[in-house]
Order: sequence, then C-alpha cells, then structure tokens
Amino acid sequence: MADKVVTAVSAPGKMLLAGGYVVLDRAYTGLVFALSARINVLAQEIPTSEGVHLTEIVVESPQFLEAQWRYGYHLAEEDGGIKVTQLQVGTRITANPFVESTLNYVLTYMTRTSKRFHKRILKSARLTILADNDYYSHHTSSPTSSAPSIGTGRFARFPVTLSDAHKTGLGSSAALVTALTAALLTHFLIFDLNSEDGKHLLHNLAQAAHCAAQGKVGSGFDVAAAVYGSCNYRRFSPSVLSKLPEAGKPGFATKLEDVVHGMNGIQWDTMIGKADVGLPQGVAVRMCDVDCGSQTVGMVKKVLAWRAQNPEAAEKLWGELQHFNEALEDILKAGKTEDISKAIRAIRILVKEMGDESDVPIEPDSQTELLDALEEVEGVYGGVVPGAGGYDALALLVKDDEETAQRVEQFLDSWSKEKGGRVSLLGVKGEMEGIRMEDLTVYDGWVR
Ligand SMILES: Nc1ncnc2c1ncn2[C@@H]1O[C@H](COP(=O)(O)OP(=O)(O)OP(=O)(O)O)[C@@H](O)[C@H]1O
Ligand SMILES: C[C@@](O)(CCOP(=O)(O)O)CC(=O)O
Repeated sequence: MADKVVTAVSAPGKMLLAGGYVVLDRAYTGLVFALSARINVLAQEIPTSEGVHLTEIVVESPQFLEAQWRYGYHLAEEDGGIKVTQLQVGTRITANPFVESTLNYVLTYMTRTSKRFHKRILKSARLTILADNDYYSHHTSSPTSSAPSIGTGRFARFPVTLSDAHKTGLGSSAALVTALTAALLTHFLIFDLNSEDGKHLLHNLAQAAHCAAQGKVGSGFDVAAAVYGSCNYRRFSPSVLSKLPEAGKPGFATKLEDVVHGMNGIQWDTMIGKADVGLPQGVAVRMCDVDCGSQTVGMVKKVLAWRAQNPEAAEKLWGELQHFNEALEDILKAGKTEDISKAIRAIRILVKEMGDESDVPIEPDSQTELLDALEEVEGVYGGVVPGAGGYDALALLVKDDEETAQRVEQFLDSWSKEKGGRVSLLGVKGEMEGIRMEDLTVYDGWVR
C-alpha cells in the first residue's frame, strides 16, 4: 500500500526593481525582490490497490479548468536520462513545457544520485500546484481574457483554463519550476533545502530546467529569487548551460549531473548578494497591475540589437545605470528613506533614455505619466517599471501602512476611470525569503 506522506514547498515570485536589460550581461547586476505571492507544490504518491503498480506522474493545478498533465516515463538510450511522455486526458492534450522540462531534469538527476540518498522509490507521484491569487488578474476587460475568480480563500478557483488566465508577470514559471524541483527532491531524496549546499544544487537544477523550457533567453534572476529570495544578482556565464544536450538525447544524464554539481569543467559563477539587499524600516515594495500585456522577448531582442550597433553609447549608458542602480540598493540597505525619491528619478531618466534610443517602450509615456502622478500621492516614495518594463506593471516603494495603501488604491481607481483601462494595487509585498518547506495546514481542503 502506498504511503500518504505529503511534502509541501513554496517558492516566491520576483520583481526586478533595478537592472532590467543590463543584468543580461554578467558585467552588471540586478536588484531583485522576492514577493509574498508564492507557488506551492505538494508531492505525494498516488495510492494504488494491492498488487497494482503505477508508473505515472500526475501534475495538476486544481485552481484552473482542464489543468491536469499526466506523464509516463522511460529511461532513454545512450545515457539520455529519464524522459517523460505526456498521456492524453479526456479528448484534449495541452502541453505544459515548464512542467515537462522540470520532470525530465529532476527525474534524470535522481537516477544519478547514490541510492543512499533515496528516501523512497519513485514509481508514481501526484504533484499539486497552488498559486497565490496575485499571479493572475481577477477581473476581465474582454470575454476571452481572464474571468472573475471564485472564492475568497488563499487560493482562488478560476473558471478558465491556464492559457486563458491573465498573468500579472510575477514570475510564475520560475517559481513553479523551482517549487516543483524542490518538492521532488525533498519528497524522494534525503535533501536539506535549508542548507547552503541544498540551495545551490536546487538553484543549478532549476536554472537548467527553466532555461531549457524557456529557450535560453533570460538572465535567470527569477529562478535565483525563487531559491534565495531578495538579492543582488549577477548572472552565470551562458557557457555553463550551453553544452547540455537536450533531455533524452545521448549524454544528457552525465552532463546534467556535471552541471548540477558544477564539476568536470563546469563552473557556476552566479553571484547572490543576500546581504546587499534591505529596506528602510516602514518602507514596503508594492506592485500595480496595469491590465495590458507586453512582449518581453521582442523588447529584449530590440534593446540588445541597439546595444550591439551602438557599443560606445550603450557602454556609457549601461555603466551609468549600474552606478545609479547600486546607489538605490545602498540607500535602501542603509535605511535612508529621504533619499529614495531622488535615486529612483535618476534611474528612470536613464531607463527612458535606453527605451528612446532603442525605440522600445520600456517606460512608455502612459507609464511615465502615471508614475509621476503616483509620486505626488502622500506616502509614495517613487516607482519604476520593473523588469523589462512595458505597459503591464509598476513597482512602488511606499510607506508601509494601511492609510498609504488606501490612498494609492483610491488614486488608481480614479485614474482608471479618468483614463480608461484598469490599474490596481496588487496585494503582494516584497519579502526576503526564498524557497521554504510548508506546513500542510496551509492547504486544508486542497490535499486529496
Ligand atoms: N498555476 C500553474 N500551474 C501550472 N503551470 C503554470 C502555472 N502558472 C504558470 N505555469 C506555467 O508557466 C507558464 C507561464 O510562464 P511565463 O514565463 O510565460 O510567465 P511568467 O513566468 O509568469 O511571466 P513573467 O516572466 O513575465 O513574470 C505557463 O504557460 C505554464 O506553463
Ligand atoms: C529584460 C530582463 O533583464 C528582465 C525581464 O524581467 P521581467 O520578466 O519583465 O520581470 C530579462 C532578464 O533579465 O531575464
């Protein structure tokens, strides 16, 4: 009889307050905050009747419609590792590349670990994903985007499929890959998530799986935040992952172990500055959802193309941005609340210049207008377009009290009415902690 042990972990979302684009080059760094919105993953065996052997992995997101992905798996030839194959559920088959990549990577890694470290044998598993409500917009402006959510609990039910849900851009895929990886590692292996070594290994494995699913485009700051929480982030050299074969292809398993353990010529050079990041007492990081999407990949390509064509101007701009980004980090760490507004304004001027030069709406005029107006609201120290920028989100540094939150909400309400569209203050706040084990009581009603 299968046991009923359930392991629960959660990983935070991310917000890149400073360092968008420059952080893609490891000569520069980013200031990333972890968010109180978390992706939770529960791992357990699937109970079977006596004599029945199941070798199936079921992953589900019970908050969404048609969100179940079932996989069989096999050992691929020529050291290709474990490869999963999606099984059909009902009449439709919808791929989830982030889930699939994570299973390929983690199951392969598990076959490479000494049996001494195995807590239980992997035959079947049910993995349940629960995302905090702020990852998705809860209102709709068109019948085809997200519909209002149901329920008032910590995890809302959405009457739509995941692909119809409207993301708020908090890094759901990175938090999901990291939490799924951690849940599998801690459920099936003797693995300490709280140790530095455990975090390092989790980071390497999750970066590799996320990068493969994403098509190797990002700097990896989102996975770093999911593991380590808020930090100053310097990316790893792209060469760390560039020689890893595709999952299932010859040599994948051995190479993956080298990558995860940083051995046989693989040297991780990621730098995580936890001690560099702080917030003045009484200051909170908040986010606004502006109901409108941006095409991050297209924007990144265009900015990098401009940089390649204008190396001298770009070098100067990147260097200045790094200088002012570090200044903001220092001000926040030193608790100098009175200097925040000025530091943010200096960054915004340079970000606007980056956008103008490369002809990319990094801080579009509509966001400039809104940020300028928000600065006038009592208790708001300043705000930026986080990450890649664009039309869909704002990050604010505000006085951490209810009155300020109410003033901001009222302001955004009247702004939305006046300008059309919908801008809202999300419930999330910046927080320091990364991956963590969770107590099962949090998931009452959701564990099967
Ligand atoms: N609750 C969930 N359950 C299952 N899969 C999810 C869930 N949330 C996100 N995903 C996976 O992550 C993908 C979204 O990843 P994507 O990188 O596009 O968004 P994001 O990480 O939230 O965005 P951003 O990088 O802009 O913050 C989904 O298509 C799905 O594969
Ligand atoms: C443009 C970039 O520097 C930041 C993208 O951030 P976001 O996905 O918009 O939060 C890309 C990256 O670092 O992966």
